[in-house]
Amino acid sequence: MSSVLKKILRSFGYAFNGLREAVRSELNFRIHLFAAVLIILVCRFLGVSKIEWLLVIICISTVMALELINTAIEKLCDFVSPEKRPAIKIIKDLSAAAVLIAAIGALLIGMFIVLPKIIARL
Ligand SMILES: Nc1ncnc2c1ncn2[C@@H]1O[C@H](COP(=O)(O)OP(=O)(O)OP(=O)(O)O)[C@@H](O)[C@H]1O
Repeated sequence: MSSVLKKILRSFGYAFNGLREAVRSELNFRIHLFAAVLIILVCRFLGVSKIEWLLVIICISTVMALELINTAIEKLCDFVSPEKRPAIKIIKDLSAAAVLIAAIGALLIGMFIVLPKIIARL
């Protein structure tokens, strides 16, 4: 196996290790994962269009990726400064706000896609 391929596989290994760690130790990430599975099942049931699937995939991957970055920032903050500090509070709050914005966007898009289909079935 070429060294480039080995390097790529090793990088994937590190990334999957991060994913495993998030699933194992982060409740918020598990909640996002559960919500993602739920929305995928609902979308399958309602029969969403191709473009709607693309929007759902973008929303889920954006929220999950930001949640992972937020977790990494929190862990870095705790490592650098275990004691309470105003600057750390702002960094953590900003990082959490990024996830919140993405989650609100995902919720709105989800409602735009799902609600009309549910109403049409009533
Ligand atoms: N070292 C700190 N200094 C100042 N404020 C902090 C610090 N750590 C956490 N906070 C505040 O608490 C909020 C929640 O932080 P964080 O998500 O790290 O949870 P936690 O308080 O460490 O508890 P847990 O790890 O159980 O989630 C942050 O957004 C921030 O406002």
